[in-house]
Amino acid sequence: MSKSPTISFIGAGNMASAIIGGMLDSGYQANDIWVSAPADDHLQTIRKRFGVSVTTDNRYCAQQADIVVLAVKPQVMAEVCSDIAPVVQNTRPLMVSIAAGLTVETLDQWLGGGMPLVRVMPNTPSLVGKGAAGLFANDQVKTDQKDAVQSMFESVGTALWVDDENLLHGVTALSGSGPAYFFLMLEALEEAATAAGITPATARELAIQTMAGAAEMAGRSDQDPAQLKRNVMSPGGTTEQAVNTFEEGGLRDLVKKAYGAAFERSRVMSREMADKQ
Ligand SMILES: NC(=O)C1=CN([C@@H]2O[C@H](COP(=O)(O)OP(=O)(O)OC[C@H]3O[C@@H](n4cnc5c(N)ncnc54)[C@H](O)[C@@H]3O)[C@@H](O)[C@H]2O)C=CC1
Ligand SMILES: O=C(O)[C@@H]1CCC=N1
Repeated sequence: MSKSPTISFIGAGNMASAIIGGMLDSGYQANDIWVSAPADDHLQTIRKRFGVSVTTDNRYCAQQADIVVLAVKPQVMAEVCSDIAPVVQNTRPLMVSIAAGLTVETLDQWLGGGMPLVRVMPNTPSLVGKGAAGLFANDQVKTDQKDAVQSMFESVGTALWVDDENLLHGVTALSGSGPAYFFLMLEALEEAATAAGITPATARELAIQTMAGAAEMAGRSDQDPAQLKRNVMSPGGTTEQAVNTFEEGGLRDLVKKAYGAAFERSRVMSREMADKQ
């Protein structure tokens, strides 16, 4: 793919918006991007916000593309794929799915077989260029296509390949769902600080800056998170009290349990969807 590829998104929701917003910020051109969805407010919102081309016709959208990104909910994916199958079997773009729990084998069957397919598990911070995505390619994908999809997801954050598709369950439970875990932590910290008399606005600003600062520091430091944590814990001080409270309350087990629940849901979705047709 020497010229900049035309990229069509089928689906105009949270994740498509996050990826498109990040891509445009990093230099992709709006006139290389098409988006389709049913005639609803999502489509018009995305057109006004990003200046991309939109259509309610999935087949027409797919037909424009070198890369088709399937960005609909897993539950409607079978219908969407069988609708665009005759078009993509003819034009043979690279197909990219961002859906949780849908294997390349299932998607390929729905698309009529023999398609080059990349499965990506991205996350919503792509919108601010801080996404984290895991990628897996099937055997039909050529090196230049792999490079094109890697560039696309690197333009919105970190993009790492896995060589076993099953590992994407673990990526989904880590970075796909992960932003929600940290938003939950922000909510809880804000609630606690507000109850202690700090204004909600101040509590939010301090909590967000603390989370962003800790993440940045963990990324740059050669010390591991356990040591960085110890560096904050003065003996006999305040942090020790809080950290001990988290440990005694079983935070680690709870995190394992929550991670496991997301992981298992991804596996169940794969099995259910494989049985669908
Ligand atoms: N939200 C997230 O944090 C993440 C979502 N994903 C995956 O991304 C996919 C999309 O998720 P969201 O953007 O959150 O969902 P969403 O509900 O925000 O967006 C879905 C979009 O699909 C459109 N749509 C519905 N039926 C359609 C059809 N027949 N043809 C074309 N478009 C249709 C809707 O109008 C909407 O614009 C899912 O498969 C999900 O597993 C993956 C990683 C993270
Ligand atoms: O909750 C979900 O199923 C999707 C996949 C990862 C994040 N959101």
